[in-house]
Amino acid sequence: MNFTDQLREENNDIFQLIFNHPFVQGIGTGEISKDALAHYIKADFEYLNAFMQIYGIALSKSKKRDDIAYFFDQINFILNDEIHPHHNFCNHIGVDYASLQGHPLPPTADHYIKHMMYHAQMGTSSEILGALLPCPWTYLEIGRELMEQYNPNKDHPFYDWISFYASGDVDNTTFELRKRLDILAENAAKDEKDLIREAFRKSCQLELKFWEMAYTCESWPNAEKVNS
Ligand SMILES: Cc1ncc(C[n+]2csc(CCO)c2C)c(N)n1
Repeated sequence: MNFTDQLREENNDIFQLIFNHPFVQGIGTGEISKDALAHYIKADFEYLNAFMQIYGIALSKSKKRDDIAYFFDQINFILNDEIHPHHNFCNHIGVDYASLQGHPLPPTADHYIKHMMYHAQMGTSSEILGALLPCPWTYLEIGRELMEQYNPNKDHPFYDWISFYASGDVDNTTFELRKRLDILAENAAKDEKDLIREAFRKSCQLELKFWEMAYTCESWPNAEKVNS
């Protein structure tokens, strides 16, 4: 069994919690509140900005032309393609995409971004990949699970979202990240593998918490809220 297969197996508990989360199931049934969808897009727009910056850090640390091209293509993919699922949510709630951009990050999204930034700045190349991989991998599997469970047709309100993530593009992104991490892991010592394991699991946990953050419209505490 290769290293990323082991990671997937060790984190199956979190993957299952993600598939069963009420926000994710709400995408499948088509019943999810407008507030939760708007909260998700606000946080995810900023999350994707940070994700591109982290790919930029990974690119700057790459020596091989092939790796540079991969990170460059992924930044392009986020800029030009990852907006489609956001448009699907915006159209459904009848809100202009621009009005959901530039908002401060709620605590969980803030934590997730800083977790990835930490590994990008402080860790080895394989640690960065370990922290990034749950992002495409959990979404690819969510897309596939929802396709299988709900078999949506074009009339389903989230048909575009579900088919986007179940698509070959996200499969390819995941496959390429896994391939790179598996190669690096072959020569990694146990201590380094443990750090990758930790970074990967925490990103899976933060993926789960990101759904919960959107579902509960999580926000930072302040005196007004505490006293009300
Ligand atoms: C919280 C959060 N996690 C994952 C994704 C999905 N996603 C983000 S970037 C990317 C491509 C990676 O190269 C994918 C599949 C998301 N939108 N929001």
